[in-house]
Amino acid sequence: MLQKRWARYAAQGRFEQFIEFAIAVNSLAEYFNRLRLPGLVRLCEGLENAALARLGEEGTHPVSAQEISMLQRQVDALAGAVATSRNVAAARRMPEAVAAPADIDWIKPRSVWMIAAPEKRGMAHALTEQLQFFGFKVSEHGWENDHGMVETERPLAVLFIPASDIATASESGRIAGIRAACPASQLIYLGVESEIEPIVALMRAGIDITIAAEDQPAMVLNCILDLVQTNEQEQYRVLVVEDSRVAVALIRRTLSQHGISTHAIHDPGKLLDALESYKPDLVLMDMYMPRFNGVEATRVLRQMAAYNSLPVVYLSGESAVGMQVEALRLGGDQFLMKPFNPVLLAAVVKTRIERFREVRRSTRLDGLTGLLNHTAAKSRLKAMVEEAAAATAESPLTVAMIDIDHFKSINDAYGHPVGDQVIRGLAWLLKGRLRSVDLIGRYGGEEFLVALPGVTKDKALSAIDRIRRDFSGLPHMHQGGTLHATFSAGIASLPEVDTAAALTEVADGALLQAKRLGRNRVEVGQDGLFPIYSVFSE
Ligand SMILES: Nc1nc2c(ncn2[C@@H]2O[C@H](COP(=O)(O)OP(=O)(O)OP(=O)(O)O)[C@@H](O)[C@H]2O)c(=O)[nH]1
Repeated sequence: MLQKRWARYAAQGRFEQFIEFAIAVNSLAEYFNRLRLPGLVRLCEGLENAALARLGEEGTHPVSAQEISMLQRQVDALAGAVATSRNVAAARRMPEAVAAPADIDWIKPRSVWMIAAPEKRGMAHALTEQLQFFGFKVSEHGWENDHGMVETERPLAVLFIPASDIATASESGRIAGIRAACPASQLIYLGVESEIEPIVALMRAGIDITIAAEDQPAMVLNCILDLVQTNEQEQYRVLVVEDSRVAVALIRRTLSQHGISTHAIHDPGKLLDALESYKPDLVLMDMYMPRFNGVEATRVLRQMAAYNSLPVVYLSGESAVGMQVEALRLGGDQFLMKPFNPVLLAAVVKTRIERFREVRRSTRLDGLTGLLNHTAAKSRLKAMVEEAAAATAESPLTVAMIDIDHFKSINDAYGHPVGDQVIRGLAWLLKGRLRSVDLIGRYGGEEFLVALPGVTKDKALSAIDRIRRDFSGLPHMHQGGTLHATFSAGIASLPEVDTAAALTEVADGALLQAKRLGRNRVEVGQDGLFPIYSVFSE
């Protein structure tokens, strides 16, 4: 798709074709971002910046022959990087090197290269053991050049473990060589000081993530497990408040080209109803409308708790700077002039929404594990129960409450940081073993809530029991070696238990029963049977 759009522009040189090309580069960058392929994102962004710098306006196209050949080189470099990074099996199905995002069937490798200094071999082995436990194929290498490596399949991630905190010139050269050979892999550097200069130098060499000495090795596992989860996102939603039907049509067309969903209202009096029913991530607000203007409507939103941080972008022909400043002071986030530049409009909308979602996300996630926190997990479970109830065919849903055994003694014997690592280990094991549609939340200190839509009680029992067995074999590192922990779990299912509150209560009762029966086991609860056990205590 991208190559086709570029070829069309290179042959005919029309401004709209250049915009289409810039949009295709941007959506490819987003696609790689969702797949967490940072090297490819960087190449796309380089090409996108080069394209935007030459966007200009209608009269400046076609751009010069020199600029065309410069862009052509970047398009070719991107196509080459995509071709070398793609899984071989997928490549056979895909004749075109840079295809439309929807056509790319990307199969992520699960291999990791570990490049460790000889004095850090001990740490490298311990990390290898943990990564292998989570199903990764790890190959250990030294810092010296190893030409055989690039012949093998490109890895998901490369871990660099240097002898000291500061990278030498030859180490930087080695990093740059691997960056060039593996554009889609995540390059992680362990053991850097938390100072900006060495981190900038490593990033220039091609490192994506640096991990401070005191954070490893727990963070390494976290980074790599996050990589295999694709970042599936809900479509962005924009509410357009605009009385001109022509302007609405133009805005909707531009945003839909970027995969953004829109809903338009022509009367600002309907704003609150539209916000309630459509739940947008951003409002595009016209300044002048009948009855009251956009600034007044925004002021109303800003004094309502539910909408006080919702991004509002004004779109108006108002060119007086004083008026624009006043509009921003009264609650707007940004001001765009009409007629709008479609590339700028889409970029503003997307970046505002990304930040808004990031902030919203951070209030819903637990800091230690990255899982949903108690409140978010409860509300997600409620929504899942409602979805299951609304489904036409009867749809099962099983809930599990999981609690680490004798956790207090782990803390007492090895200290809180090791206890934290055990909690994270279980979180990652759950993330690695369950599906992306499943709910995994940290319900309390060492207690987790899991909900498996479409899964019957029996199937859930065997899945959770398998995770229980795996968890008991997971080594957790501490100063003097490794320790093993276990968990107990209780499960309850729809339709026997029919509300979110009852599901957690019954699963909790079954969990208590599992603890009473000796721990390191999974028990099934039934409505009306297990709450009785909640009166027992050890
Ligand atoms: N390290 C660490 N400890 C925590 C965290 N949250 C809670 N805890 C500790 O977890 C322990 C939970 O202990 P208890 O509820 O008594 O139960 P237990 O020792 O796990 O025993 P059983 O559940 O009966 O098997 C308490 O000592 C809490 O201080 C956390 O985020 N990190």
